Amino acid sequence: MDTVFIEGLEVDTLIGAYDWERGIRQCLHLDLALGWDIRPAAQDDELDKALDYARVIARIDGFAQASRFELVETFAERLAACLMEEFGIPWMRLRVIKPGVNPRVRGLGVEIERGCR
Ligand SMILES: Nc1nc2c(c(=O)[nH]1)N=C([C@H](O)[C@@H](O)CO)CN2
Repeated sequence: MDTVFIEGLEVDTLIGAYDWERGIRQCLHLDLALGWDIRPAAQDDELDKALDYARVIARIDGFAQASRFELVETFAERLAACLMEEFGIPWMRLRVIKPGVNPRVRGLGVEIERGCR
């Protein structure tokens, strides 16, 4: 299966399990690999047949704007379900990184893989 990928996307959202996090917005970094057969789009050189990464990013921004989860796990799970359903993506891998949480690490987070390749 081919993939369309988006690396290092920064999104702004309300996320966190602690009281002090419920009143601020924080940045998450996302890496996505989205399963897609790119051959029809490549054959006809036609955006309508491609998984349009600009539309995917716009949807992710809308999702992050509206979400208020405590855990990065929940953010990852719900975002993956949303993208797979709305864009007809059969398989995807999503890494959600919360930077700056601990000065001794660059980032913490989760990586999930959903669907069938
Ligand atoms: N597995 C997780 N552990 C923790 C999370 C999380 O989302 N998943 N979140 C926190 C806090 O919100 C922390 O990031 C605040 O700095 C702690 N552990």
